[in-house]
Amino acid sequence: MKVAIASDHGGYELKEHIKAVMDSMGIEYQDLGPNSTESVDYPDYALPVANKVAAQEVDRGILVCGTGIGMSIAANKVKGVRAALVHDCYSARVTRQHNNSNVLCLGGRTTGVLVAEEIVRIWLSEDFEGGRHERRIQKIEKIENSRD
Ligand SMILES: O=C(CO)[C@H](O)[C@H](O)[C@H](O)COP(=O)(O)O
Repeated sequence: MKVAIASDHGGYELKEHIKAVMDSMGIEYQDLGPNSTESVDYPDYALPVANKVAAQEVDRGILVCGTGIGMSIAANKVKGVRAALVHDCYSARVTRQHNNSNVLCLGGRTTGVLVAEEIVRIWLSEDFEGGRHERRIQKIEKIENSRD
């Protein structure tokens, strides 16, 4: 599995922890920045990750800002992206099983490091269940396609 990861300044430190988790899991990733805690604008980092996921250049994306909210709003503007803002392990599991989410958004100022690390491990390991959930995702895609 290939992952693209990025943050803003509010998510930078958690991004570094998440990279260590992916190293320990043997997961290949591209860090699309930033490289410091200098203030930046989250849409500038959400878009490259979302585009790579939508273009299937990577399998998944992970985005971290202060709350994860700005990143999730921005990433979900890109067709084909299903970005999930997650704060707990149950949601991490279900958003893979039910939503087939392809981008995980986390808050560096709202979610503790240990919980975030567990969320990432679960989210990267769980599979989509298909079945009735496939029908619902097709309905989301229909909404996207109606706006071309
Ligand atoms: O988009 C956000 C809010 O939903 C993120 O938390 C940002 O990281 C935050 O807005 C950045 O705020 P700052 O005051 O510029 O550090």
